[in-house]
Amino acid sequence: MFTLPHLKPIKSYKSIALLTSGGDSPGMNPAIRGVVRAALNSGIESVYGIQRGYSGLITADIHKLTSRSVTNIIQRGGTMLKSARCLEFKEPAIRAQAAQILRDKNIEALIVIGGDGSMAGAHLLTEETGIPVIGLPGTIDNDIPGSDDTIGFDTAVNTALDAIDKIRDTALSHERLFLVEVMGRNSGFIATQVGIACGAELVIVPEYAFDLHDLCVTLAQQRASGQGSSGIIVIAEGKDPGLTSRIAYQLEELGQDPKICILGHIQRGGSPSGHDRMLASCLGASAVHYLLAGFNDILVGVRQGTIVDIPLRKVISEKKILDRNIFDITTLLHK
Ligand SMILES: Nc1ncnc2c1ncn2[C@@H]1O[C@H](COP(=O)(O)OP(=O)(O)OP(=O)(O)O)[C@@H](O)[C@H]1O
Ligand SMILES: O=P(O)(O)OC[C@H]1O[C@](O)(CO)[C@@H](O)[C@@H]1O
Ligand SMILES: [Mg+2]
Repeated sequence: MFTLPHLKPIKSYKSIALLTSGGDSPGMNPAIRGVVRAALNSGIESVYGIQRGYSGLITADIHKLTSRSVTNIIQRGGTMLKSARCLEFKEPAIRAQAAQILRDKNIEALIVIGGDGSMAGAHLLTEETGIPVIGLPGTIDNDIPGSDDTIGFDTAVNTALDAIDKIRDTALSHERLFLVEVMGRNSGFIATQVGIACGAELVIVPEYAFDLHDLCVTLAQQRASGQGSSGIIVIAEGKDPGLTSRIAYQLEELGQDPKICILGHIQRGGSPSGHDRMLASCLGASAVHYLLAGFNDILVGVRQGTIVDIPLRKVISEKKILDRNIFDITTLLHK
């Protein structure tokens, strides 16, 4: 359960829009539902859905949503508004064009549901054009500074765990070592949580450096001495697309026969967990409450169970730290 702030409405908006941007995440749909229903039930006359993130904004692919439009989506993965990575939005002239499209349609404010990159776009849009913007953390990566949690993280972790529990069965039967790659190009939150929760022998994340050769020698020695009949190594994909294959290759050189399993986009799909539906619904409704309370240029996130506002400038200028003590639990518990 979350604690919601008491916010006094001091502003009135006739018309707002929302979009989902970056990698989709399970829970974006309940967040859309939360925003649309909270807005329409709080006196905002019109809510528009923008298709395909910032791509649909700059091509004016914008359609009115009603309370009925968001019926029966709370349990669905993906995003009914579709999502995209729109590189043109990094250009100030394109953002100015986007703002003009919103003004032409009398849309007075924008709610952006997405990851850290999407928040950078949202911040620049409001800073440069004055269009009020509220951000919601919608990413499986859980890498938004200032927010303990993001919409989709819990579901993605559980999806990976479901897969790894199955891999563990066959790993045990055949006394094999598996290298399981999970998502997280820049951050190891998924890998760390999944690694701890599946009882992984080792977790590799972009935040903490390791020596590839030493690591493989230790693993091979452990297995040669009979320690661990099966093994699960959880690896965050990181920036280097070949990392998992390189670890496998080194292990093969040392006489091991590791199997690779890349979970990939499976982690982005599926029905949102109860936790993510609750988080998304509360954040969606709260985004509207913050807007009506006169806030702008903020991300509405969650800290220690309380819904909070974080300036977008802070969100985009900091990096969320993966706590070393939590990461070290992975090695502490596997023996
Ligand atoms: N610096 C920036 N300036 C303007 N717009 C940006 C910037 N960075 C990202 N965006 C916009 O946000 C979109 C999504 O960003 P990005 O691809 O980083 O994903 P994200 O929102 O971080 O989500 P995830 O990491 O979960 O996939 C980009 O395609 C672009 O449209
Ligand atoms: O294949 P895509 O859509 O670029 O997504 C990959 C990236 O998106 C994320 O899954 C987050 O949505 C990252 O972990 C990953 O690096
Ligand atoms: Mg991101």
